Amino acid sequence: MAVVTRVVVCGLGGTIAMTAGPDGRLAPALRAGDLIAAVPGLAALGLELELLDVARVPSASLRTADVVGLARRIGALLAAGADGVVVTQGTDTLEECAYLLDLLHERPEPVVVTGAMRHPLLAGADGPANLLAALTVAADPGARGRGVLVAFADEVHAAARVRKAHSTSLTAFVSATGGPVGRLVEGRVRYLAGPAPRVVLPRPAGDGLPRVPLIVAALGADAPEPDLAADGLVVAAFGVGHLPEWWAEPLAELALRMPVVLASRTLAGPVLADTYGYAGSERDLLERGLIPAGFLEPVKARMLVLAVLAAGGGRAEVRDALAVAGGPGG
Ligand SMILES: NC(=O)C[C@H](N)C(=O)O
Repeated sequence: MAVVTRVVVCGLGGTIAMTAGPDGRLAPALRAGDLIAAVPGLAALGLELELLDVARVPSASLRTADVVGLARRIGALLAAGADGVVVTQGTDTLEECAYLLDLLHERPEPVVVTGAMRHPLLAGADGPANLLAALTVAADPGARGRGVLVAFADEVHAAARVRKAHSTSLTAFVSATGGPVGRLVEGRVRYLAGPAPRVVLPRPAGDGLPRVPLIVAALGADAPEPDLAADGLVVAAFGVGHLPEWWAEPLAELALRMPVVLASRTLAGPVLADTYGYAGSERDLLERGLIPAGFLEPVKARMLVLAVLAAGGGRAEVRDALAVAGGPGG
């Protein structure tokens, strides 16, 4: 008897789901069923599909609580027997959503996130091809145990590394560290790298999530005001982890109260610990208690801090998690 692969498609909205309303304005109103109906060649995959309309919003308006809620639903769907899940969403915050889902995904079944750069009314809309690619990956036994993946423009990326690197290109998604982990070639998935070490955390039970602001260093900028209501902080610093010298003391004071993570605003390469010693250098900041993000990009470090704190962890657990997630292969 042929084995049927059951894949659930969860629609969140985004450009892939855009359609024109009565006033002619585009809004992400298409349902998961509409997206599936637009995919040529789907029948050849022989999948049993379940369709879930989770939200129909631009991804800029998704909240972390929405993503945590989706992670809970995905856990339940997989526990109930689904073989894989595809999430369709807007691309603007796709890298953060995919990584938060990855941090909260403890099972081996594939979860694959995709979207589109050209909406369905344009010539050469990429949504159907991206969705077909995502379904192909979700049904592929080789995708098991790799955590959450992103399928886009016939490339497969690890959620921990992928980033939207262009505002309009069809190939907007890149993995600066390590490159894509796979490619779709003539409808099959070819993997270029094995599964990397991942951090997996318990799914938060309630809706009240920790507050973790992200601040980006800029030439001559004032030191950040201490935000006493925050639970943690991520700083996107210059280069390998440098900040204006007048930021060092205020951040050191904050680091006594909450995890303060030092990431790089270059979005590629690591935060290093050992080069220079001047006030505001990475070495100085780490000696003052900031925690290095390694290769993990600022927006993803923020998701990690949020998930660690939501799981009841503190500075030590953030440090331990970043030692794994911030590694070159992590
Ligand atoms: N390409 C996109 O999906 C952008 C879109 N506006 C979003 O929801 O993120």
